[in-house]
Amino acid sequence: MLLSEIMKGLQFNLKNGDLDKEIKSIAYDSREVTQNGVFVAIQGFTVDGHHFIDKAVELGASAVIVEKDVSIDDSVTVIQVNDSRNALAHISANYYNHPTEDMNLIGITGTNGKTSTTYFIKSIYDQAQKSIGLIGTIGTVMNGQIIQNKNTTPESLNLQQTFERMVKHDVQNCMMEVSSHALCLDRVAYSRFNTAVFTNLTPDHLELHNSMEDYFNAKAKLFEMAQDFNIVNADDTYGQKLIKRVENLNPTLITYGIDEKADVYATNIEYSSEGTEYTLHLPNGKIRIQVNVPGIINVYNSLAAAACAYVNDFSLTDIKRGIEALQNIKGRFEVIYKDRDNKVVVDFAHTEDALKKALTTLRNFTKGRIILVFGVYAPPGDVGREKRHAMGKVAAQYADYAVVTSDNPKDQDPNLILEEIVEAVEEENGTYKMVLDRKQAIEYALSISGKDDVVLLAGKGHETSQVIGDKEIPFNEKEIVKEILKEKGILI
Ligand SMILES: CC(=O)N[C@H]1[C@@H](OP(=O)(O)OP(=O)(O)OC[C@H]2O[C@@H](n3ccc(=O)[nH]c3=O)[C@H](O)[C@@H]2O)O[C@H](CO)[C@@H](O)[C@@H]1O[C@H](C)C(=O)N[C@@H](C)C(=O)N[C@H](CCC(=O)O)C(=O)O
Repeated sequence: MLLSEIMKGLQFNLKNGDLDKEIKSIAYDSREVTQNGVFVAIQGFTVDGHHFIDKAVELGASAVIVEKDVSIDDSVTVIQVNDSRNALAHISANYYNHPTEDMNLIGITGTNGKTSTTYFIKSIYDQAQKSIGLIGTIGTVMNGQIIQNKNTTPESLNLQQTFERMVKHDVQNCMMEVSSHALCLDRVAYSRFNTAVFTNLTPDHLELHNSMEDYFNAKAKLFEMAQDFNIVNADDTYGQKLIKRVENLNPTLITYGIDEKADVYATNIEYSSEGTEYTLHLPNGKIRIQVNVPGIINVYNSLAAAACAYVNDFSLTDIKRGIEALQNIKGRFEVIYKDRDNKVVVDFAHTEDALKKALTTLRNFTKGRIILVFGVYAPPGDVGREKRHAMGKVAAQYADYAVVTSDNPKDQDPNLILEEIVEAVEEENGTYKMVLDRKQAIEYALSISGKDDVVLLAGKGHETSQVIGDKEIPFNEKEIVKEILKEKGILI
């Protein structure tokens, strides 16, 4: 494609060279530049992409997009823009021919429930034998294959490339998780969303967003981008705020919640340890359904999915069939081992709110003790103390025993993280043990677990590695539990 076509519609300043050259690829990482490619230099959180321009030119970049003044070889076209990340999204959409215009794109945002909701929606499409692609925390799922992504919402270049592949393979529908990082960093800019879904908002990622207000504003952007429908949880405080903000926009607003005040709602809810039964009300009728993943959070997630399916013309019976077909979601309240005496549950809960919800759900169905194994991951920058305290308090208040351990300490001092969590556990008179090594922590929890007790491994969910210092080590909780139970002779 000609550079001039790639740049179409973008405001820029041509500092050197011309646009009349054939471009073979785009890269925002110098290490991925190929001959006759464009390199987009991004000022990142850790390094400045402008420092890698010489490397990119060495590898064959014939054009660079920059924010700053640079001096390089005259043969290279230099294009200056105000915002490189936005420019990357713009040229990626041009390069891949605006694939989202040829598909039905559903974006889902919120602090908790994004992944589970996408899986409920996928199950409704699958059961009705309609093709759907999925992009999210667990990876990109298309035609039965899973490809892992570095981020929940990939960078714009990777995203547009994925959309293009979906269109080429006749996947007409795509459901994706949209993180607040993605909205702030323009990863989804120039993508055309048909439907936007909001689950809930509780404190998280405050290292990037300075306040809850900032965090909310980032999420709200998605609802200004959607073309057809905005679907919002009316029972959430920030959902109510969002409803006020979007009710007069063009897309049709559909609300969901428990009891009659929303457009899509649940009544006569019956909870059990295996799941939940409720009557689903849609604007065109009602039906009794069984949700096979337990907890009130999954009543909300399935309601969001039902609302989404309703606006996409699925019948009540299709929706029921799809929701009921979903038996478990990887790393989301997943019972990874169960016998008469032992039960081990893995949940991705890594925020105060999600941990509280996981523990209260378990409490309703646990005769014995809840033994919680958890840590707190290190966000970029040293701003995790508040979160460590909040999570420590929840552990002390809602679990019977806490094994405080490492999550992803990254470059922070793992001992300090544990000490700060424990301060809060002690303030609430919780009983606990500190075990720095996560595998040993799981071993310990299993060793003290008795009849009717449940061990909850919180925080890592579907993840298969742990980041300690600058090393990413394999860490699959399902496999680790199996290994320990085998050593104890419980499993063969
Ligand atoms: C904090 C954050 O969001 N960081 C994202 C950001 O990285 P960055 O700005 O720090 O990049 P950097 O390392 O400073 O590098 C700057 C630029 O130099 C380039 N570079 C770097 C080295 C080199 O040799 N050559 C080179 O060209 C890099 O490719 C980059 O373009 O831009 C990168 C490219 O898009 C992202 O992969 C990266 O996500 C990191 C991995 C991350 O952990 N992000 C998390 C916080 C995140 O985004 N999470 C949300 C999910 C949250 C949730 O749902 O709970 C997500 O959507 O995943």
